[in-house]
Amino acid sequence: MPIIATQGLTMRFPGVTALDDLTFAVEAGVVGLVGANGAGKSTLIKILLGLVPASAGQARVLDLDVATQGESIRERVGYMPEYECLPPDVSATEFVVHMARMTGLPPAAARERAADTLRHVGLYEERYRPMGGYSTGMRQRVKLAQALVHDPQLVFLDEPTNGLDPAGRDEMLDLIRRIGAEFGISVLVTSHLLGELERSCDHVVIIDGGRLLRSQGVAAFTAASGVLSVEVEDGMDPLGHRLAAAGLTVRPEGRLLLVDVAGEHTYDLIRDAVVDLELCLIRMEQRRHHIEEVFATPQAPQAPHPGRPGQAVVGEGTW
Ligand SMILES: Nc1ncnc2c1ncn2[C@@H]1O[C@H](COP(=O)(O)OP(=O)(O)OP(=O)(O)O)[C@@H](O)[C@H]1O
Repeated sequence: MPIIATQGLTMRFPGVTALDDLTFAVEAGVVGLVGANGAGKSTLIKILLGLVPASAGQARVLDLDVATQGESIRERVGYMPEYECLPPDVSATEFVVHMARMTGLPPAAARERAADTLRHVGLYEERYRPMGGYSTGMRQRVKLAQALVHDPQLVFLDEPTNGLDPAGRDEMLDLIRRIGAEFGISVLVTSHLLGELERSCDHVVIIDGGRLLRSQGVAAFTAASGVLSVEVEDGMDPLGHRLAAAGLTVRPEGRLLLVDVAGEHTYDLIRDAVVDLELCLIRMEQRRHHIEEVFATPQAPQAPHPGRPGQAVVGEGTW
């Protein structure tokens, strides 16, 4: 059963169509919803929570109808909003306990759940301090904790990495992965950065101007590219010449040699050349595509591409 399914979902505001005939279905797991600012992500989340009615079309969340069963959906789904909503003079514990009480938990259970959840998001030590003194990363974690405190089946996380520095982003993405893998809670996480969802999501839904661009498993985006990257300690040039002489297509990229895989024998040719030239092999690995390439090459996303978009392929020449 899909956790989320929409059919022809459309949302019109005066002068703007925020969602345009959107149809997709996703299974349980960690799902990324990606689109530029204004693509319609927050509008979709509000409709899926049953908070605002769509102009046309249908949607089901956990097999419940958003138009008529919004309350049941909100009992089972946690929501981390995009914008700051935390009272500065209240501690994380007080706030998360309060949110747990609002979901109907009795006081003792609410305190216990709040403590557990704050520990899971990494905020145990600081939980009694007023939130006004928290960093952006800590405030994002409190917002995440309040979304998880009633033990939902599914959480909607709206731009959880917004405002975080690179280390904070990495920590938040790891936490999102753990929510899915360790706690068994499905996740719909939005971002305007396609690349950052690659490592934390099982599936991504890409929207643009309220229309569906793609809905696909991440593994399909990041399929092997048919290119091997080879690194040796010294002797990149002789190895390149040797492999080219053996009929392989080889090009340099920084300290790496990129070799097109022409069949199983490609691996043998590289191994034998490394041994014959008495080189020290540091690594030899299959290159994978990155999901950003969907936007870099929208018409031909499957085409092999040796480098990441925006990352120059050094030395286009071959031997
Ligand atoms: N209540 C509203 N009234 C009028 N227009 C709205 C309303 N809510 C959203 N919009 C418009 O709908 C479009 C989609 O907005 P939405 O907030 O869903 O995008 P988003 O992908 O979440 O972007 P962001 O991350 O910047 O919030 C935008 O053009 C926005 O201006």
